[in-house]
Amino acid sequence: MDNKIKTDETQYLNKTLYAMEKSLQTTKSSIKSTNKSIDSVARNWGDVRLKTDTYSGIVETAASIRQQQQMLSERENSKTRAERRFATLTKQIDKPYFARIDFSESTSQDPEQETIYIGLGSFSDEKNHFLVYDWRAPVASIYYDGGIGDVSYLTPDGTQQANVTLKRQFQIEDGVIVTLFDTEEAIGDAMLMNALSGESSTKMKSIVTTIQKEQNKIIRNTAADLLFVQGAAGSGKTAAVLQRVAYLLYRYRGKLTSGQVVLFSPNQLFNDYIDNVLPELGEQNMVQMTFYQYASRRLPKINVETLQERFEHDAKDTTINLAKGSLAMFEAVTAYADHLNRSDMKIRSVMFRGEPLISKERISEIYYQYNDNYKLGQRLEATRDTLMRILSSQVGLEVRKDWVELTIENLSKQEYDELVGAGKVRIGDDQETDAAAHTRLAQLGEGPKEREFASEKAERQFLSRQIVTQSLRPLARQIRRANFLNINAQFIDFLRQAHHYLDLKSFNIAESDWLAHVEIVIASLRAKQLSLTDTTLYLYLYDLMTGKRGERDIRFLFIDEIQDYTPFQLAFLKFSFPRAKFTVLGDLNQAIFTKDNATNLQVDFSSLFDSERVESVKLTQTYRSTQQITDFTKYILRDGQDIDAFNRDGQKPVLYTLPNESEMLSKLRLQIQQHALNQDTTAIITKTRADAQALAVELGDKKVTLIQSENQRLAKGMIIVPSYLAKGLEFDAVIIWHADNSRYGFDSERRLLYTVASRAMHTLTLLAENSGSVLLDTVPTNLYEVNNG
Ligand SMILES: Nc1ncnc2c1ncn2[C@@H]1O[C@H](COP(=O)(O)OP(=O)(O)OP(=O)(O)O)[C@@H](O)[C@H]1O
Repeated sequence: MDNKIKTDETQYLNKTLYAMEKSLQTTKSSIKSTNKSIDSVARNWGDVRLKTDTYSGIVETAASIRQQQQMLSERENSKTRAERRFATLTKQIDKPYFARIDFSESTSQDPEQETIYIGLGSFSDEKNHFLVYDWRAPVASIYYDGGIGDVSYLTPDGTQQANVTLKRQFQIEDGVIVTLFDTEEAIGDAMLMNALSGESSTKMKSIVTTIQKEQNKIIRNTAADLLFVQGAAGSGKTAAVLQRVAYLLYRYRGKLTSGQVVLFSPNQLFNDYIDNVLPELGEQNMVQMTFYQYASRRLPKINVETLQERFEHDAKDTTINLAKGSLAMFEAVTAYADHLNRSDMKIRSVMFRGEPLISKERISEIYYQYNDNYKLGQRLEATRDTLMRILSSQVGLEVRKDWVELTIENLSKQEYDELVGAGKVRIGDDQETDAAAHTRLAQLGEGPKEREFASEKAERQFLSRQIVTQSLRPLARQIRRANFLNINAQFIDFLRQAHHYLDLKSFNIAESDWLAHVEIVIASLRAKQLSLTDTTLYLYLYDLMTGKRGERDIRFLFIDEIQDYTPFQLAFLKFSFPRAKFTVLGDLNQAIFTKDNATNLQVDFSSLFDSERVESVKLTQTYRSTQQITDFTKYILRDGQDIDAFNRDGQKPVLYTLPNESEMLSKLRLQIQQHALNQDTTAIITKTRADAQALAVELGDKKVTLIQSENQRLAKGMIIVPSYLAKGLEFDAVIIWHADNSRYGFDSERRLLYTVASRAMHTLTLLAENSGSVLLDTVPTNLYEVNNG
């Protein structure tokens, strides 16, 4: 590189660093001074005089307390802002930027050359000159999108043209330029190679400096209501989508918070794995959960099928599962719920002291007294109101009953005190209620207060009303929560009626088989167990019955590993987040739960959106694995031809065929030693949890962590993990345990084997008993080594 260029760039860097350092100092002192003024406001609390003798005194006291509170919260806010700025600047100052582009806006007559530097966040000096632009600024798109020459980029005002004359990339470490080079491509291969040959860790990293053109499309798309990202294993779907979250938070800053963005991830381990990316980009994490968590937290009394159960048991009843997970079933539930507007809503009596206080017949009458225009939600609302009125009118009737008299006779002193409201003024840590409490305290003084009654009759009247109101309170809560709707009975009724709403024949299911299956589901519901498929159906029916309108505050919803969802689940999510734009990522080749049924998913899900607002991006280039590993894994698939390996060199995968498990174990030990020497993160992937547990015992190596539940943390170093928990993760080295017919012997396990093998970045080893899996027959033999000793 030309010395002059290096000198000029060093100068620019130093100028930027100087300005940043200055700004850092200013921010530091502004944090200090806000801290001081917060202290002084806090001290002034002591000067607030409590004037409580007169009404105007109380008002004055309250006003002055409020003023103090306001001052305090303003200062706290500016302190938080300054602290955030300080944190960002501290991070920026190590690597202020990673790229530069020179361009002109080619439409103008006499184009003026502009130079911008691109970094993790923008930075401007005291005169408001931008020394660094945020990578998410519209103009920065040029850097990711094309090479030298004419390019266009999207701004909020429309498409803008530009002519790029220079693209320069930097590697800056601790404020010094380590390398810099000019490139004509979108992102130079050298930089990408550098990023990819690094070692994996238990945390995913951001790809901000090397985002590829196709990924940039995903990141900056704001038009689509449904953005479909289909891509091979390791093609950077997850990486791109996390950048997209950061982009959206920037693009809609002030209007969108991270709490309005939800990511559905395949399992909890994965949440742990991607946890650092957004904070690394200077943003807060979005809400992350698994579908299991989303569904099961709504049904605390039911054991919803776990990931492991789903993986290991769901294979049975596949035709029935297919029907239950279909869009046709979603529509069947919708139609069934609609008919509840006219009849058949299952209702329970509101019970009081073991007797129906409001009978189910009476509630049903109320429920269906409203005219046909009422929807289920409105019907419920109106019924609730009427029931609440009935409940309050019940107080007058109940007070005269014997049980009330008896309760009064048996009241202890403490119960009596509680009923008449004697007690102390309580001061907690809520400033606003405390202010009121202080005022009360000044008026009442400390200590318990006895309530005076004019007569014994008045006392009895008071007590009996209190007792009745208190006893009816749980009923009011039940009514508010719509407990009088019998969801379990309704769910069972739906299952028994489903064949009237769904064409079972189109799924090749005989009515008798369906009804037999329904009885199994009912028995398991009684035992408080539900599969994830049934849980979703149950929740959807419940939401329709209660007129739930979904979480309207959520604006962006991301679903990773969409191939493991049923169309029903996706439709349910669409229903549950009606105002969200969806970005869904998937690789049909990694459908390990839904298998062949995943194939129609894209069509099914798209049908729920306006077709004009559905976009799809396909990523075929893979980044995770070496060329040798990608070439090997893609042939495990029947149609993996259009997966392009990134040209990164490594060893061919090795298949060890060994005569028995004890030989396999010895080989495994050797492999472990080797990877430990290289300090590789290594996963020994078994098919099932039972295999993982057994292997951990046989191996008896304390340095190898057994991951058997998604709630564990991802351990550093070496792990044993069952296949379904390794989804979405990556490791320097992967060892597949029992890569033979005993575990991967059927065509239906092809995708599973592909998913597992594609977790490897640098080294892939397969250990097989006797001979390798029949599924490897599709892989050309020159793509891997076979070793039998
Ligand atoms: N543009 C890029 N620059 C640098 N690294 C990248 C880029 N895109 C992807 N990667 C890296 O490639 C690896 C695979 O990416 P990622 O996990 O996002 O793929 P994926 O498509 O979600 O894979 P899978 O479907 O197997 O879970 C990660 O280590 C990621 O950091």
